Amino acid sequence: MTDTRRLHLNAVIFGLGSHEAGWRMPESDPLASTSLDYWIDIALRSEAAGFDALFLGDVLALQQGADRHLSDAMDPFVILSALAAVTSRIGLIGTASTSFDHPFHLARRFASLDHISKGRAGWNIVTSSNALEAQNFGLDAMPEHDARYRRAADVVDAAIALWQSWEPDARHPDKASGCYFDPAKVHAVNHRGAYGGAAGPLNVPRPPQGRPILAQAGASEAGRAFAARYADIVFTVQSTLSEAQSFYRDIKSRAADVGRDPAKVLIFPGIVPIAAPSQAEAEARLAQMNSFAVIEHVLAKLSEFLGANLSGAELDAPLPAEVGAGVPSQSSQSRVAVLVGIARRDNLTLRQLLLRLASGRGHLLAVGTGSTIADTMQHWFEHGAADGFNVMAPVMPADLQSFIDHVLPILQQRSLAAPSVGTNLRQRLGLD
Ligand SMILES: Cc1cc2nc3c(=O)[nH]c(=O)nc-3n(C[C@H](O)[C@H](O)[C@H](O)COP(=O)(O)O)c2cc1C
Repeated sequence: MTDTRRLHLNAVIFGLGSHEAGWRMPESDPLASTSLDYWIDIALRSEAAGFDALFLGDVLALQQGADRHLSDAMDPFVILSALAAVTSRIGLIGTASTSFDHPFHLARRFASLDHISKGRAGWNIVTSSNALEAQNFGLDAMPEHDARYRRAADVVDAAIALWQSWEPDARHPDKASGCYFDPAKVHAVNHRGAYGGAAGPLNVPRPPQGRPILAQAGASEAGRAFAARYADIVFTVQSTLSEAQSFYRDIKSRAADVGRDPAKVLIFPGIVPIAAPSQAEAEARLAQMNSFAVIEHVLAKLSEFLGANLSGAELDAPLPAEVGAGVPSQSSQSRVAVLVGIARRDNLTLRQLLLRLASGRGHLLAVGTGSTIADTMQHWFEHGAADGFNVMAPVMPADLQSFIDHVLPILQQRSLAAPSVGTNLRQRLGLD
């Protein structure tokens, strides 16, 4: 059977890129992330290249060791609203946490972004996992892992009800009679969930997409159940084909189990591309980035991720055997499994694992020429591991541009990445 699917691509942006030390590269402007020009430049490059969407991550705290690592982050809504004004086609997906915001605020902001962008908004739904975030909202620690997901379901149910509170044709302003909308087509919501309520209706008319695109990245049991129920696109950290295939199958079958069409739940593994005219040049670029990583800082981050104190561990020996045996239940369960899995599978020393974390946070690291990277993407796409990729350039904008120059033309030649069609993001992703 001919595969008529199109490989979808999002450009993911965390700060100046996904490499921990990217801000120290000779070409980087370490202060760029608070400059609107930086965001506009990336948005215009991505849109011109044909990416489906920009995806902005977000964490609601200055992270541990922030004096050694760029972790400041402006509000994605503000950035995406500004980008809506200078772009016309690319999707605008922003991260917002269900743990610290009211569903009315969330529904209203995403509906507003969807209107001003003419149907290009997406919400990366996160539950947050970092105690520093909890402390910024008056809590001592994050609520328990599965309770966060229960709250997320409640918040998203309320947001969906609020988006639907206006029927699509409710507004028929009649200047002659003075009737602005048909009151029979704007409804109360009366959402009364365990975690909060909203009477409704929303004070923003039905968003152009009906419902902004919902993205999600949890991979624990609770996270997968949530994704199967709500997500249009699922971001995932996968570093091997077989694990990616098993995740893909699992989410698609869970979607079918809850009565959804599995083809309408798109799976996007993250890929960290370092593309160059030759393999040697790509590897040299990775080595250069890694040479800027501050090992003690990355060690502290890994300890935090794994819930294990690694400060005294031997850097040039394998990861201590006991690490990862008992996955800390309150943190990002999937990330722990991925990182420990990479270390054990590739027989990495602790130092090598630290550099893997610094360079790609455990995502698929693709270092090579345009054709070798395109081969990997095509293989994953055609072998049940991916419907698209979250392209996480390690250093912005240089590695995004290298991906555009070296990898994209090959994907296009192979008819894998073609310009998307449709009037809004949902249609362009084939989800309508
Ligand atoms: C590609 C990707 C991007 C993510 N971006 C964010 C983010 O921007 N902010 C955030 O708080 N969490 C982010 N997460 C974390 C997830 O939202 C989720 O909390 C995490 O994967 C743990 O879920 P789990 O415990 O169900 O595995 C991201 C995860 C992945 C895989």
